Amino acid sequence: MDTTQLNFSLVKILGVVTIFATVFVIYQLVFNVFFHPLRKFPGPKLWAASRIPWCYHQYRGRLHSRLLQLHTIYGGTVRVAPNELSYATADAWKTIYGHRKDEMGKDPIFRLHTPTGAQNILVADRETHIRQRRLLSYAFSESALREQEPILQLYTRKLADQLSRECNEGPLDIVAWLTFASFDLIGHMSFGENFGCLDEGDYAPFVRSITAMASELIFDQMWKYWGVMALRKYFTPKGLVGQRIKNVKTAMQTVQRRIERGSDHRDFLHYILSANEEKAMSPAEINVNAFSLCIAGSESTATALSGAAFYMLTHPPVYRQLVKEIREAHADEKEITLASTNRLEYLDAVITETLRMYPPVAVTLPRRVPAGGEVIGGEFVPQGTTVGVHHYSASHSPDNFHLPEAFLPQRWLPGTRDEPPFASDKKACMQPFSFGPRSCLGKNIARAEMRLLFAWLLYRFDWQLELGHKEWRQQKMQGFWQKKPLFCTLTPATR
Ligand code: HEM
Repeated sequence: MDTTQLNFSLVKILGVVTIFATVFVIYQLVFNVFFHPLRKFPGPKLWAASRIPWCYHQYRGRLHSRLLQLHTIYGGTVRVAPNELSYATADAWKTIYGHRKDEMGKDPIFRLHTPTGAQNILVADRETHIRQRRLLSYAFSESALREQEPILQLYTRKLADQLSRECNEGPLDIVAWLTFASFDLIGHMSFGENFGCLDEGDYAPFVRSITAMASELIFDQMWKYWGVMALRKYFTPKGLVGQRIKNVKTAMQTVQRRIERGSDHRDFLHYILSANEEKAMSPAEINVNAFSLCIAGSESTATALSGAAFYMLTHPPVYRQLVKEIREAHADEKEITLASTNRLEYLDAVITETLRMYPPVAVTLPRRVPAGGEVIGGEFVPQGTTVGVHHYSASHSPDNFHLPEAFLPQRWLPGTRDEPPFASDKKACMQPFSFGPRSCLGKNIARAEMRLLFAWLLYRFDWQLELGHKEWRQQKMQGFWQKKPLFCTLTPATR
């Protein structure tokens, strides 16, 4: 065979392969739209045909707003990919995430694998999860929270003292400082060591890498959808690859130091290590769980705090009302405690409305429908389908909330929440801490931390937003919100 014949045969083979591939792709697209078991569900045909539109918006960091648009057009249930249904209703929260005999397991595509192979609470199978959650719940009980107050107070005061020094230098980036405080606090609680952010007034490398890590996971998820994980290293932005593994290793060394050193503080490890032999976690489980507690509790709280600062500063009547409530309730900083801030109804309403407007976990936490299928929202969904409530859409849908884009803390106040126009709000649609047996364990500690921090900072300082920050909320969402700096001027409070 001469070269011309060889080339000709290769072209023929390539041609045939291309034709087969094209026919296969067209078959798949047509099947997905017209013959797939999910064909009856509402949604745009392009999204039903292929996962490309979903991936495109995810890549751009705009999936949250696009899904909200789709829910506004199509209603509480939308088919957002060939095999995925997105929900924005209270009923879906209960059916998908609530207590059930046969748990709707986390979608394996979203499940993270720990470098050591040990399971952490966020990804554990049902049996391991029940055991780990029972053990960890001691660390998150009401009595543990009271015992942890000295650590919460320590970091709150440290932040306030640092800001007292920094505020003389001019406007400061409040997002950065709130992030330093929540990472240092949770680092101390999880590993027995803080990250030194408050002392240095700067992001520690671990902290800086958290948003990069979240993006890495989002990219991994997309590669997994296409079954081409091997390609990830060529396309995932440089700097993201391997960040998570590096962080887990650092965390493991820190946990080891804490265990060897011991501690008088009631941090999370204190409760984990005090479990008796039978219930105890293995050393590998302790390591991966300390890391996941730190991840679960740091960026989420930093985001909620930053959001609350933004909404408070862009809504002067809310700011004035908050300041009034906090300063009238305390005659001195020393009086600010978990118990005293627990009584501040308006502060609590501001925090809840922030979590609605700006949920730190704004994504869908996807689950798989178990064998036999399930009825969700009155419609049968076949087994194997990926389903989930899209947090952002559920909290922003005009079907669920009156004036959903307006920041209105009074929709949560005891005196007004059950009166028109808020009586018709479908409040159960908003679950920023998720719902059911795998919902957030740190919910109470997160809210307590937020109340304490804002009470201290609004008691000690008068706040003013710098010009040009009204657009701060125009952020991308890739796993976490990509927060920009938010500059404001703090001055010692005038009373
Ligand atoms: C405003 C702050 C927070 C928000 C919005 C938040 C939200 C969430 C959400 C949505 C989940 C469910 C994740 C999933 O299903 O994959 C979760 C789980 C979890 N969160 Fe939080 N969280 C916050 C703060 C905290 C804090 C401070 C801690 C304490 C360290 C914490 C510890 C956990 C743990 C341990 C889980 C796993 C629970 C389980 O699987 O049983 N969270 N959180």
